Amino acid sequence: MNGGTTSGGRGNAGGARGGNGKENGNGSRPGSSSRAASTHISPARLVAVDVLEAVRADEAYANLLLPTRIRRAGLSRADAAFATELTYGTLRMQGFYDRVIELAANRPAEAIDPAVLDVLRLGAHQLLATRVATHAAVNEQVELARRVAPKAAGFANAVLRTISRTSPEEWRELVAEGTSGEDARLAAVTSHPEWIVRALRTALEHEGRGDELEALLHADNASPRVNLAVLPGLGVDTTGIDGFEPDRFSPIGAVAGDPIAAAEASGGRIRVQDEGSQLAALALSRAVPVRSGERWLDLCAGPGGKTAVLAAEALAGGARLSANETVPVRAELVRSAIAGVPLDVDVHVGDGRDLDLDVLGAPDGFDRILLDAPCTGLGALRRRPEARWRKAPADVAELTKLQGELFDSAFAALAPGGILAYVTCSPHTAETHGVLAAALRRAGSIAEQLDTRLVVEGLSQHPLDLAGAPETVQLWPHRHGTDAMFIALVRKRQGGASAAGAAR
Ligand SMILES: C[S@@+](CC[C@H](N)C(=O)[O-])C[C@H]1O[C@@H](n2cnc3c(N)ncnc32)[C@H](O)[C@@H]1O
Repeated sequence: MNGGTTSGGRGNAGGARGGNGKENGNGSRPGSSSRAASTHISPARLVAVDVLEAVRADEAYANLLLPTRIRRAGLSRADAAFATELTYGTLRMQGFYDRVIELAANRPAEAIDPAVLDVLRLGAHQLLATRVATHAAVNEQVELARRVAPKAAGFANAVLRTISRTSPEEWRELVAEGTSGEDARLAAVTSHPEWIVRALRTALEHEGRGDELEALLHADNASPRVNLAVLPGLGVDTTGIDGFEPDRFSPIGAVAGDPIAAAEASGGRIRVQDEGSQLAALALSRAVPVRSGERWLDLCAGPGGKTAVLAAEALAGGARLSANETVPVRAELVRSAIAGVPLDVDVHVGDGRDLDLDVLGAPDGFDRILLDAPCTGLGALRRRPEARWRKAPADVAELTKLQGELFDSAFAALAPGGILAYVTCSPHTAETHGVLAAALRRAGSIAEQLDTRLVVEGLSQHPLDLAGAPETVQLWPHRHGTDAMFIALVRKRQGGASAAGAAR
């Protein structure tokens, strides 16, 4: 302990509370005009607390709302980066910060006014995970607290000063002391719900890598780099792009000094896309050589990142591509995503469980189908900072049912010899191996698993450290720097006859 505090007597701020047990605030809320007139609070903090409130109160998505709020506030590039760090960091670490705040305030987080709690979380993040000077973090957050709940300023000041007197390492120890069991400890100190820790442990143990759990949980709390896909076969000239470097694994992936500018200047031929997503799309398009005239379908296409890769690949190989998406606005996003590829792609709006092959223009079935299934997204927690707090175990049951139905529909829509790529951005074993095993049982001997590992390793520029059985590939943030994509290639046998694995 530093600052003269001890675990038994940290000098918590509980005494600073008002008498009713809740810091209720009647003052102006973040986003109100009085706040906008402030000269005492940095614009990045104002944007961050505004987004935190919208995420909490309106179920907003930080990754969608933040860019709008940054633009509206006219933030400089540096302030935009600071606002992003504050917002994402606070949301990811919210579970840990709440435990710290509870210890510092000596009361449960639920007993603190939610708007004040947002301010305290933002302050805890600055004090425990950034280089922001303590006085700046405390003073500006106290000013913010005063605005959301004037009577809470003293309380906020006391809590934040208490937090600042103890180092992050010591707070981790204190938070861990209040837990029982290893998963609960990891959940608390790495800021994950415990059921997600258990699910990730199970997924890693499934491939004999349970000892990587802590590394994975920490990787979930780091910002992913902005990665690019250079759509293949379109003659994109990357020589003038500042800081352009090919990715380690994906043959079409790259990073750049200013990736957003590089994508915006490319006419849709360079796109922001995780390396794992690229490998998933290419695993299907490059599993076996493309025959001219093949029919391809992207069954759950929105917002179209993988459709764009498939479109470029289809163009190069002489294949025809259709896309399907159930949500109309997301189907529109698919149309925008493929605008840079000069290929005529039919984008249908419909339920992937109810396909009409005649309407889709493929009465004899498709030669390749990508089923990038709706999932819990537990493999992309880095990217969607609030997602871990919104998901629940019940979502898994609902999604696995849908995934199984989509799998059956996709498999039925394959032409004999056709290949299905079943992909999720979740490593939850119920959504990956569970759905796959049940679907293979239903399909019977007509379904044949391909050596997906061989295909993905064949695509990669450098050796991939893949574990588990070769029929499936699981990528990981901590091991590969990608989202935790799961990929399984399954072929429909020709007339039920046995065929050697295409990828072998
Ligand atoms: C994981 S996302 C696909 C991401 C996309 N492949 C990409 O790379 O941009 C799953 C998509 O499936 C869509 N979806 C959900 N249920 C569906 C259904 N029954 N039929 C078709 N699409 C569905 C969702 O709206 C969502 O856009």
